[in-house]
Amino acid sequence: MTTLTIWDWEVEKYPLQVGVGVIIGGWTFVKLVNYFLQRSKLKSARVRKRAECKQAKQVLEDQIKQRNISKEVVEEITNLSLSELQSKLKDGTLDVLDVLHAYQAKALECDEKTNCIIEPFKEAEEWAASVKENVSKDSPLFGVPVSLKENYGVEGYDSVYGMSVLIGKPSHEDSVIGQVLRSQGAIPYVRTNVPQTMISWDCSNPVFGATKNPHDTTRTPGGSSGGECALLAGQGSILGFGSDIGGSLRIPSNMCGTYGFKPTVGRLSAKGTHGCTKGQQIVRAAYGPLARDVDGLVTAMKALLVPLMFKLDPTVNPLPFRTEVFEDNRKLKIGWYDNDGWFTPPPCMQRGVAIAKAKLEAMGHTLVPWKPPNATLGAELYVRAMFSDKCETINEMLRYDTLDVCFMIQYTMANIYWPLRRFLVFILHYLMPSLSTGLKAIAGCDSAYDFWNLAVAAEDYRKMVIEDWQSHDLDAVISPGFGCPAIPLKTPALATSAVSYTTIFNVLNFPAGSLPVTKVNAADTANMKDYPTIDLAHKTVKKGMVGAEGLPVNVQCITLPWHEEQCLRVMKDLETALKA
Ligand SMILES: CCCCCC/C=C\CCCCCCCC(=O)NCCO
Repeated sequence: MTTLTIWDWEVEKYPLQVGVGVIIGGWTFVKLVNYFLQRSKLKSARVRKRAECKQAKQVLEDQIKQRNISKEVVEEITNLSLSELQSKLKDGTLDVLDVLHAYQAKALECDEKTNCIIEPFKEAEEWAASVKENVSKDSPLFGVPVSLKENYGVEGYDSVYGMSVLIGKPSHEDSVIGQVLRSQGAIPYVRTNVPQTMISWDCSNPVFGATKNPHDTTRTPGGSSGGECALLAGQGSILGFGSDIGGSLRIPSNMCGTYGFKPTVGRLSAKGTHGCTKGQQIVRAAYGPLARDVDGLVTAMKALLVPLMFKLDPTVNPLPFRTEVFEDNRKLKIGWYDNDGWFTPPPCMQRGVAIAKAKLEAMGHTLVPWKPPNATLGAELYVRAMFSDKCETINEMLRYDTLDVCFMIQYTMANIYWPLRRFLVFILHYLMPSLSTGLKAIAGCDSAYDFWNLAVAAEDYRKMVIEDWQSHDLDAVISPGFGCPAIPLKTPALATSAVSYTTIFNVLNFPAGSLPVTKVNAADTANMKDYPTIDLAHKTVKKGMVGAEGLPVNVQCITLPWHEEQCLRVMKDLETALKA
């Protein structure tokens, strides 16, 4: 009888070791094969999806060529403001189909420059014809083309948000916002790009690539509604819709110089939208409009706050748009701050607030210094809530996927092995305190008990800030639009702490809007020499400010929950004063 040997082992002598070895080896082999098979399946899905979307754009491009619509007409139509467009559609000076065709052409032109569109809606022509036939010309959005962020469910279309595992899983119904928009005469015509997971303020993913800023294509358009804002800034959309759980309506508005509005959660419906944090109920996503002026935001809010939305989604607050509050001209007491004490914004952002303050004062409002107390706690609560599941939901979805650079830092920080995390938290506490706080918070919750305590802490924080706000008798607050203007592509993940300017109003669930007030100038960049470089985020912003002249700078206007109309009124006052 021959002896079976593995290397120089006689197998019969060590049956247990060999058995265990075979099992472990076999299991590892099966796991490895499965891993590579799954990865290659996802890679093929990405290639297929990209090709499908490219093909859909090509089909539209060919149709546009056949239509022979002149460049001048496209420019003439897409340069109209929303109110001008509405009146020309209403009085019949412009035809619904011509407007749609002009926006389709302009959108493809923007896409060429910034990669902001995922795909056009093939049904847009059909929807336009149905609007002409069935919707009254008096409807607020009669014939207005609208763009939708990719996470708005549309029957028959996938919402992928950069996660390959979601390819080929189309929505079975339209989002409620989409349904109400169409009932009001709007025509969805394109869907726009987002960052992988949408928990990032950059805008790239392994499925559709990176969207670029139209003001400087080497820079980020912001995220996560980055595709929307790049399209709006390039005049390829007149009205868009996005979502915001940490600033995604306001951050890209700040980077692209557009207008965004985040209502209180529950003022507009979330039904039929998608995202990977749906199970996390401490900080919830708000859905809202993006536009090229304040009137655009107001028109959208008015068009959506109607009985049909309250019927399709009875979970929203059935509060129609209060025009009397928006049009009220009582002088207001407005708080202002230009540094939240957690992240120092560069001088251009502080100058933006100073301009807004001076303009509002000149209109007769009273401006007083005020900032949300304990912004560090606000930032900590935000990160803990967002990663309270220890990143498991996202880990599961990304298991076999390619990780995009925009989410790499968050992913790595969330998945650090706990002894190393404890060690780093301890060391960084003395070297880079904000990074230490972030690293501790991103570990999430250890138990349901821990999660309940987090919910209580968030509630207490809201109570404390509201009491402080009320003790100052404030009607509204203005702040920097974000922690910095647009910085180079792929660098936002290194400067995540800059999100404290927007995330705090998600933790607080206050309505907040963003509007452009100025542009970075040479003095702003020269003043960067004294900018602190205390940690990676500040260093990244300092480096990113080189060559930033000409980029948009926004401010935020904020009010207490359910005071959307008052927030929009302050935005409108500021816009009027800036344009005067
Ligand atoms: C030192 C600080 C560590 C921070 C760790 C990073 C944690 C979170 C980054 C969040 C970025 C949020 C961007 C906006 C997300 C958003 O609003 N998405 C919309 C989804 O519908």
